[in-house]
Formats: sequence, C-alpha cells, structure tokens
Amino acid sequence: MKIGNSQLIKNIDNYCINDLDIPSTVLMENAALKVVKNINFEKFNSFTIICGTGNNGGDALAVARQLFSMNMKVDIFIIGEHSMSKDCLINYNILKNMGVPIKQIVKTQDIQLLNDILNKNDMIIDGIFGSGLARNIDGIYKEVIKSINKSGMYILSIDVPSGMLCDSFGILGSCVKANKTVSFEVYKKGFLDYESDKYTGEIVVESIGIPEYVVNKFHLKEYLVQKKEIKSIIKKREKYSYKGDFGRVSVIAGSKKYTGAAYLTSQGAVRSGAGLVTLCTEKSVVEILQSKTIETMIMSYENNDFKELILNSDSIAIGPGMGNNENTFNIIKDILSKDGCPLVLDADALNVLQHNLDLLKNSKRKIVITPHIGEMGRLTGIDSKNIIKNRIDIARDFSKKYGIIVLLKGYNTIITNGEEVYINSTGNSKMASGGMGDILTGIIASFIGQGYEPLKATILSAFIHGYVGDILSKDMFCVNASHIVERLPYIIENLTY
Ligand SMILES: NC(=O)C1=CN([C@@H]2O[C@H](COP(=O)(O)OP(=O)(O)OC[C@H]3O[C@@H](n4cnc5c(N)ncnc54)[C@H](OP(=O)(O)O)[C@@H]3O)[C@@H](O)[C@H]2O)[C@@H](O)CC1
Ligand SMILES: Nc1ncnc2c1ncn2[C@@H]1O[C@H](COP(=O)(O)OP(=O)(O)O)[C@@H](O)[C@H]1O
Ligand SMILES: [K+]
Repeated sequence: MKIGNSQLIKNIDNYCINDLDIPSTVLMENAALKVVKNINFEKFNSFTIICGTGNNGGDALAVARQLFSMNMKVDIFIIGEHSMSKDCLINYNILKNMGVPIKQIVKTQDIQLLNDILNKNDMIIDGIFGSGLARNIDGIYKEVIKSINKSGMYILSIDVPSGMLCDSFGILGSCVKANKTVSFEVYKKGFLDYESDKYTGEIVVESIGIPEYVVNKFHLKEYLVQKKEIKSIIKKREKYSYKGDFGRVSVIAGSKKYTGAAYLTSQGAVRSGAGLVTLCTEKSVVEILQSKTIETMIMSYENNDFKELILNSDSIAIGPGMGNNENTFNIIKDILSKDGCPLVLDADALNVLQHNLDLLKNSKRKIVITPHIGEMGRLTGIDSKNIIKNRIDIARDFSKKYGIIVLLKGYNTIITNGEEVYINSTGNSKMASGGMGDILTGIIASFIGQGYEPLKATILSAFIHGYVGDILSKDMFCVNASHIVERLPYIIENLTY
C-alpha cells in the first residue's frame, strides 16, 4: 500500500482538478461514499457529525447528506466561525436547501448543546481537520475535541483523526481518539509512528477515484507491506523441484560465548525452506552445535573446505554471535572483496565494519544489512533518538550511499534499496527477546538462496518473521526465538494460498 504525506495529497488534488478537470466535488462525494461504505449499519443508525470549515468538513457534510438520504438520524455541528472552503460551502448549502438543520459551535457555552447530543447517537463522525491542519489547535476546537474524547462513544475519523499531522507523527495541541479512521488514497506517513494507533484506531485506506498513474506521478515510492503484497511475491513449490532448486545457504556465525546465535540463524534458514544449509563456526564449538542440529551441516571456518563452500554458496548469512574482533573482520573483509553470491550481514558483521564502510561500498556482491537501531547508530554515528525519529530517511540515505539493501529492525521495520522504501506491518513487542533477529537473518539468506531477488527476499522475510510472531503472540505473553523457528514452515505454507 502506498504511503504519502500532505504535499503528495496537494499535488494529486491539483493535478486532478487543474489538469484533468475532475471537479473537486466529485472527489469529495467519492470520499463521502467511501466513509459511508465503512459504517456497520447493523450496529450504528444515529450519527453526530462534527465538521470543520475546510474540505475535511466538506467531506463530513457530504457524509451527513448521504446518511440523511438513507433515513438515518443525523445531528450536524459546524465548529468555529472561519469562512468555509468552496466545496464545504457547496455541501453546506445543499443540506440547507434540503432543510436539514445544522448547529454551529462557536463559544464555550455552545458546547453544552453538543454534549447533550453526543451520548444520544450511536456514532460520532469526526470531520474537523484533515490533511490541511496547519497550526496548533486551541480555543473552541480544543474544547470540542475534549468533549468528543470524553464521550466514550464510537468515533470514526475522516481521513485523519483531527489534530494529527499527516507528514510525520505529531499531535498539534489536541487530537481526536478514533476507533476507526477512513483515510483516502494513501496511508498517511504520520500513521507510522509507535504512538499513532492510540489516535487512529483501525485504519482503512480507500481509493476515491484518482487514477493510479496520477498517484504514481507524485508518489515517493514509499510502501506499507501487507499480506496482499506478500501473497503476490511468495511462490508455491513446483512438483518436480529438488533440493538443489532451493539453494545452498551458508551461515557464518557463533563463537564460544554465542552458540545459540549460530543455531538460530541456521534454523531460520532450514525452517524457511533452504535446500542445503551449512553452518560455519569457530572450531571450538563445532561439536556442541553438531549435537544440537540434524539438518544442518557444520564445519569450522578454519577448515580447508571453507573457501570452496563460500564459492559454491547461493547466499551467505554472516555475523550473529561471531564476536566483534579481528578474526571476524578478516573473514568478512575477505568475502566482501571477492565477487560472488549475495550476502546478508548482521550483528558482529556490522560491528566490525563500523570504521571500514568502504568495504561495503566497493564490494561487487549484492548485500543486505540488517541492523537494529543500536547497530545503525554505530554504523552512521547518529544517536538512537534521531535514528528512531528519521528512520526512513536515514535508512534510505545509507542504502543509497553504499549501494546496499538496508533492513532497519524494530517497530515498523524498514527495508530500502535507496530508491524504494518498504515499511513492514507485522511484528510486535512480545518478540523483543534475544535471538529473534538471528532467525530473520537466516530467513533472508534462505529466500535469496531459493531464488528470490534480494530486495523481494528481504521484504518477504521481514513480513513472515513478524507475521509468525503476531500469530503466536495472540496466545502467548512473550514469543521466543525457538517458538518462531517451530512455527515458521506451517505459517509460510498458509501464505502461499
Ligand atoms: N485529494 C484528496 O485526497 C481529497 C481530500 N479531501 C479532503 O480534504 C481534506 C483536506 O482539506 P483542506 O486542505 O481544506 O484542509 P482541512 O483539513 O479541512 O483543514 C483546513 C481548514 O482548517 C483550518 N485550520 C487549520 N489548522 C487549524 C487550527 N489549528 N485551528 C483552526 N483552524 C485551523 C484552515 O484555516 P486556514 O489555515 O485556511 O486559516 C482551513 O479552514 C482531506 O483531509 C480530505 O478529508 C476530499 O475532499 C477529497 C479530495
Ligand atoms: N516492538 C516491536 N515491534 C515489532 N517488531 C519487533 C519489536 N521489537 C522487536 N521486534 C523484532 O524482533 C527482532 C529483534 O531483533 P534484534 O534486535 O536483532 O534481536 P537479537 O539481536 O536479540 O536477535 C527484529 O526483527 C525486530 O524487528
Ligand atoms: K478528521
């Protein structure tokens, strides 16, 4: 699903109206009809409709007319004395001509009028501000929003909960706390934040009749990845396939202190369908790991066969639990400096490259890096707070600068190749536990090994990894890495239908 900000909305709007001659009231009517489509009339039959004076208010007035025409009970309020936008006024006049009463809330004393009604109707429809919110909310607007939120009634916000910014997450003084937000054309960038669902409730994005090529003309190639997109990427297995079709995946991971990281990375690859997985690790832990796994071949990277294995791999995952030391650096430097299959670099593979980023830039291989916020901070020298705030831009810039795919982990994991940005919609805080990222690294290498193009493999892996966590977390207080490993193949199978 496409993500966009208020500038994108303005550009699309202007193009439709000025270049295509689509009357703006047509778009407004489409918007209103899509809001009505999202109302469950088995539960809701009476509506308090609260309108601003811009086009968001215009949408709300058109919704009111549609509901009135369906013989629903509507109580309509306009907030403030600001002059109405052209299309808001058109819809206001139609309602007046139809004899539908509209009350105005201007002063504090008028609020009582609204409070008396709020609890009598089944639903509040919030059309005070949309993408045109420009400054801090105060005065009567703030008081009305307070009343709406205090009412405890079901609230549906049109386009954006009034008070929330579209461009990046922010509340301008006060904000409606909706149960559902019916937004138009694009998923607003402001919805991506950790805190935003407290205000948006469930988000539905509806098309309002703007041709796709018009959206594409202005869109910055930022997407939210959902199940629908994943189902179109993931392929069923052909009847005649054999293990050689699903890739030789090598995992270079682990050390005396971190055998678990090596185990989990390799299991991520095995359980997501890699044909043949070889785990290369420190000599001293080969035996321990051999006793733990069945499907994975295990060797030491000090072995003579190691170089040949690297040459014959279809993808390589490197880093988890290797230790931030010279030995790790030398292995990675050697692999980066030779041409060959794609690499997935995580954890210590990233830590040792901190001051040697040119190795990334100069490598001829396709590279995916999978830092969490802390690792990204070390790679870029930017503090964690700023990374969290500007995750999209920082990940995209880094990706572009070094010519690699970046997967920045955390809430709403970001995946970018420097041009396109994909935001993952799955995963949750119950997954915040040791070893979780190691599995993801193994899954990415596995899908690359199975022949998926690296960007697609990374998008697919992030979604699946979080999706398994989401399903498990319905019944579990916390989800551990071994639970994910166990459920992986079953849930991937479900996604292929
Ligand atoms: N192309 C599309 O996708 C389509 C979009 N559509 C809809 O249009 C919506 C955007 O409409 P919009 O641009 O008119 O802005 P909107 O949010 O109604 O607010 C502007 C008004 O609020 C005022 N105002 C601002 N801040 C304020 C404050 N703090 N306190 C007080 N007042 C404040 C501002 O005043 P001004 O700054 O002009 O003085 C102005 O009067 C969009 O969200 C969607 O619902 C559909 O119709 C179909 C096509
Ligand atoms: N709050 C959260 N929401 C969504 N996903 C999360 C959340 N917390 C952790 N995760 C996921 O769990 C994994 C943790 O990875 P990482 O930090 O590398 O852990 P480790 O180093 O222990 O393996 C990442 O894939 C991350 O996206
Ligand atoms: K709104």
